[in-house]
Amino acid sequence: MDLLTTQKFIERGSHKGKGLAVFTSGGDSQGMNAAVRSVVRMGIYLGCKVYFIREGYQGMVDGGDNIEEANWSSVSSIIHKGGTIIGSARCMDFIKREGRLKAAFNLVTRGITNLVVIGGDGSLTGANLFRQEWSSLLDELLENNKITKDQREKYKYLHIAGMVGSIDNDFCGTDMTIGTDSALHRIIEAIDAIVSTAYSHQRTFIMEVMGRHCGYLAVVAALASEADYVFIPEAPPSVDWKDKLCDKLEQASNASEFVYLALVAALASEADQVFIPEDPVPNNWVEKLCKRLQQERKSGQRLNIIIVAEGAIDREGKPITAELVKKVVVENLQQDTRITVLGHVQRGGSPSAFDRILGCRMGAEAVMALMEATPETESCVVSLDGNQAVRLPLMECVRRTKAVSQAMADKNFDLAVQLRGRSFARNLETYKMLTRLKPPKGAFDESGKPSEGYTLAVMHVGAPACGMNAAVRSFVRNCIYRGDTVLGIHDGMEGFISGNIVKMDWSDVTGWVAQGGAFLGTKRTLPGDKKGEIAARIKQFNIQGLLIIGGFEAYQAGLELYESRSQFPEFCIPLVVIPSTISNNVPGTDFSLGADTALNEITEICDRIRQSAQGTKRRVFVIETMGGYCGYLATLAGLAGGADAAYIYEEKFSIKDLQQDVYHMASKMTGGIQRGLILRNEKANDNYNTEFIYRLYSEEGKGLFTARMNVLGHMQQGGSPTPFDRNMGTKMAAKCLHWLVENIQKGSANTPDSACLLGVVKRQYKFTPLEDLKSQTNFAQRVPKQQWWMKLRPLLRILAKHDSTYEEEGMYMTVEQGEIDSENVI
Ligand SMILES: Nc1ncnc2c1ncn2[C@@H]1O[C@H](COP(=O)(O)OP(=O)(O)OP(=O)(O)O)[C@@H](O)[C@H]1O
Ligand SMILES: O=P(O)(O)OC[C@H]1O[C@](O)(CO)[C@@H](O)[C@@H]1O
Ligand SMILES: [Mg+2]
Repeated sequence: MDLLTTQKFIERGSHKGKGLAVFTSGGDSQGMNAAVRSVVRMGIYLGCKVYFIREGYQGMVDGGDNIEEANWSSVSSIIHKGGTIIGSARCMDFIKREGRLKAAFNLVTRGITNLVVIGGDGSLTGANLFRQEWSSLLDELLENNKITKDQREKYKYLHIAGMVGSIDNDFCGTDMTIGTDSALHRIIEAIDAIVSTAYSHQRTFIMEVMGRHCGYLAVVAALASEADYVFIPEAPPSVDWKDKLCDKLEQASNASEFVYLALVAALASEADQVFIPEDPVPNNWVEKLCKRLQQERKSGQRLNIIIVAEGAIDREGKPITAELVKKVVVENLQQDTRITVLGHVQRGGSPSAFDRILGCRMGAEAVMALMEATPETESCVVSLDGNQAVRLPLMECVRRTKAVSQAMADKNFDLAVQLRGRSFARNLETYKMLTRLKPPKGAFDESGKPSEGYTLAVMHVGAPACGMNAAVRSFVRNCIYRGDTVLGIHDGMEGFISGNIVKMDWSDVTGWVAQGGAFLGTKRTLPGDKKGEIAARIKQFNIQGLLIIGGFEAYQAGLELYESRSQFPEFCIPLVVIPSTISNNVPGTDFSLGADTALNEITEICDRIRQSAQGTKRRVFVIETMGGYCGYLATLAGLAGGADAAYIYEEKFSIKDLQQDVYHMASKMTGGIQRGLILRNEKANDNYNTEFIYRLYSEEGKGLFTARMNVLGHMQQGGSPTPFDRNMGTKMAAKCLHWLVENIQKGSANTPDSACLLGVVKRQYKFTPLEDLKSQTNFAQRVPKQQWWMKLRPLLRILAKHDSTYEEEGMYMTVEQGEIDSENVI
């Protein structure tokens, strides 16, 4: 099937009179409010009568005041709040047919036949059953004279669109559920905080994370936190671990310095162990765990982090609890050990930018899916596949999700992991690869010398961005693990030219994953007329492959070296760029490293700025964001912050547009709205600058609202990298190394496909030749000619009550189609 979407534009009021209800069910999750807001506003935009059903299925069963019509302002000022303003519940009544019968009655009597359910695997399973039974429920209501024949006929079709709102990420068919990213934020914040106290006391910490029977949170948290070990339900260990433990401890103490390094090099994740349900650790897990912890302490590491998913089990199905792991560590290693159970903290707090945007996008798509449903259309789940909005058949997703539970009950853990989906499997695989105790066969000869042993170099070009350090760390450790020599080129091209090039060791990058900035140093300087000196350094240091991590300048620098290959044969080495800039303005990728952190920084600051006006009578904030000529940050922060407008260079605006927006703001203020948020990209327009817009709003708002201006500046670049940036940096660097080695083995690199940029393109990772990217680049403004996120701008306008035409995103897809090309899954 051609998975390309055909553009479809939807006008205001195009589905007048339809009844639509939204509810949240199961454990709450951050981002549910954004989804509810989007459903309500999109529904109203299309002309529907929109209802809230409060307290999940319980409200549907109980009816009464629980089902209430919503209006535009019922969802004002909620996008930044955790939880769900319409309440959620676990409802025993709905599990029984009797309860579902009452629910059907309450819907029919209000003319609701379109349902948006936001919940986890249980809620969607319930929705699927409800839809299957709908016809028989109506028959029973008719038989009991609860509804009329007319009602039976008029409401005979129930349409359901589901959105997965759960921190657990345990529903098949979706890469990310609403709330998972925020829960990861909470977990990573907690682990980062624990690290400093663990370091001070040389302690081992065992962190128990949520996720019920799913190990997703545990695995990704381990990848992003450098945890040493993870226990997940999906991968239990087997039973004979105690004997093997002692054997291995012996072996480890006899290991030579080199073998030790190689072994430790395998532990690229600073989480020492992760225990998850889907992939129980092998029988000898105790042995392996203790060996690893001991080795790390011997090498000077002052702390260990072990992550245990709450549902972790061993291969016999017995629970592996934090207490059990503590006992093992204390009895075998006598390490000072503490347990931290994160609990409901993980479900709390403000939603991350990603979850807010996901909620906005999926909410609008769910409404569209319902409006377009015919009697034959299957119920669907709207979700993100990579960066692509998709609609998947609900029934098939439920079937798959149940199959995971069955596979785990059958102790068929390989199948369980496979059924969890591509993203889960890829994360687990990466984690395992990074924490392997032994190098792969073939990497070393019998004497312990590396059998290949290439010399590879890594450097930055451009401004610092969060995630750069995680990428370097992953690259360094993967290289050492393979038996390669890895060189760090300091301070960009200037360091390259002057020979500031240093061999990097395993411990040089310890703790880097959690740190913002760029420890290697970075400069914007391009090779320019110093290519001769660079070529000489490549020769001097025998560099066989080069990784450049940076922004638009990194792409340009790579291109310059590539284009000078005929003049300098030294540049005929494989060269790869990882896009890394907060601006997200590099061609060949939907996302660059660091952009997610910056987006979260801006979103949080906007929340705080808005809060500062509490108690003040109506106020409008005009906020300037970075990004060069690229409007990504302004647009996405606008969507995440529920902004009224976002002015960017890519979408021209005139004084008339500004005027209209000011009047629009004034009318919203008259209608009861208290605060306005206007974002402006730093280079949106030379003349209509931030000061101008601020003055315009100040002048025109006189008597109605006041205005304030904030230029966010460099605080956008800083902070601690988000889980997304840490994870993406780690995975991309591992992929780049693999690509470099493959290309070195091909022989002399003189073709375009030996100088590439690794990007995230729609649903997958993709290496694109730098040469091919030239035609996609606007070099004058330093932005890609096509930018995927431009399609989100109409949604931003609609959610802010402006007139706009909605461009539909979603495409129908089967779960199988989502599984294709698992090699390059994000
Ligand atoms: N098999 C089912 N049949 C009918 N209703 C169900 C079924 N499973 C779950 N539900 C309904 O959905 C509600 C929520 O389910 P559950 O408690 O499993 O949470 P969830 O939606 O999986 O969310 P989370 O796992 O994030 O907490 C249940 O309380 C029940 O009302
Ligand atoms: O909030 P409750 O009812 O204590 O349930 C906790 C469960 O809910 C979740 O937070 C979400 O499903 C799980 O991770 C956890 O097992
Ligand atoms: Mg669940």
